[in-house]
Amino acid sequence: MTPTTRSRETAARVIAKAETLIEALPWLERYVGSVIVVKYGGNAMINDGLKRAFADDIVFLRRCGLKPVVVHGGGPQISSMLGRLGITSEFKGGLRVTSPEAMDVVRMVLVGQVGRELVGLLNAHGPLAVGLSGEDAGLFTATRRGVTIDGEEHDIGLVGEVTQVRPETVLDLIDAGRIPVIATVAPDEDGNVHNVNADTAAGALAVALNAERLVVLTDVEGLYADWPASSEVIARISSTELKALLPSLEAGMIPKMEACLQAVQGGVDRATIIDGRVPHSLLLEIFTSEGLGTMIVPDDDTQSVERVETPAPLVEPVETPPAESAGADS
Ligand SMILES: Nc1ncnc2c1ncn2[C@@H]1O[C@H](COP(=O)(O)OP(=O)(O)O)[C@@H](O)[C@H]1O
Ligand SMILES: CC(=O)N[C@@H](CCC(=O)OP(=O)(O)O)C(=O)O
Repeated sequence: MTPTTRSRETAARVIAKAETLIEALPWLERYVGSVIVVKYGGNAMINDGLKRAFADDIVFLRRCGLKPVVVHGGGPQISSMLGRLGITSEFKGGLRVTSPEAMDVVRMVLVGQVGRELVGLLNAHGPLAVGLSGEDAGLFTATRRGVTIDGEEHDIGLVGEVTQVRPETVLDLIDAGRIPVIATVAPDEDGNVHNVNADTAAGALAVALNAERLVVLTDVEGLYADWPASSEVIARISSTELKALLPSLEAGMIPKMEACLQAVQGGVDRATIIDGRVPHSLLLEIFTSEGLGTMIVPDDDTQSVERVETPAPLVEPVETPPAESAGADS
């Protein structure tokens, strides 16, 4: 057998990885055993590589002893299927106007297509993920809602808000070591199935599960201070500051921010919007000190991010090898 060699540069690169790994320690200690609700928006499901990276991150969290719960969207996928069927999509206040005909498509795409695909990607790692919808074991009860635009109330069809959560099934799955993957269609009290925005459902579920974190993956870097004029991202905002900002928000950001507000006001420590187009953005958000995106914190936030200290560097910087020996190391 021919011996293989390793250059000092290669060794230095490998050793530097220890810094990244050890940076995760305080976060692991903080979140081990915690429920983390992760909302995966349809706009962030851009390609197979990104979807696989998302599934890897979720399994990584689970294998580290955290308890991730996935709530998925699928807005673009629903619009695409509606288009193929010749049904036009209309949104009001960031919510899809949902006719009974469109509702069948919403249910089919969310439960039968997007949910199934995510379950499959997660289960490539082992028998971990179980898909369910708001209809299963009474998980969500919805109440029909409209939207108010410029002071005027609009009917948007079979669209619901979550008015009751029965989290027992999700908790059972978590206790069994599984990863629940939830599609957000939900019956009202009479059993009529409604279309619930996935952000709205994720916020309600995070509160009901007493989750530590709500993390929302979307297709922008975070909440832009002055969208669409500028791409300056708000890094951190309190619930009162966000409340004041809500009337100025547009499109899909409205239900997203309402959900984050609901979560934080309902006892979730922090809600974060992150860029799902960045591979492994979820891992960066949970396990590193810097974080990306926009973090919504309670007004009386006492858990400053900075409070969790990164341990001292594990390794001393490696000296640059003398030129003549570079590449000849073994
Ligand atoms: N202030 C804002 N900051 C960032 N994005 C905004 C803002 N206001 C509206 N948006 C829009 O909200 C979209 C995200 O919501 P949405 O399309 O529903 O995504 P998802 O499928 O991830 O739920 C962004 O792509 C952007 O077009
Ligand atoms: C009422 C309402 O708007 N429901 C959404 C449900 C899917 C969703 O929320 O998907 P994203 O997270 O990808 O936007 C819809 O029909 O598009």
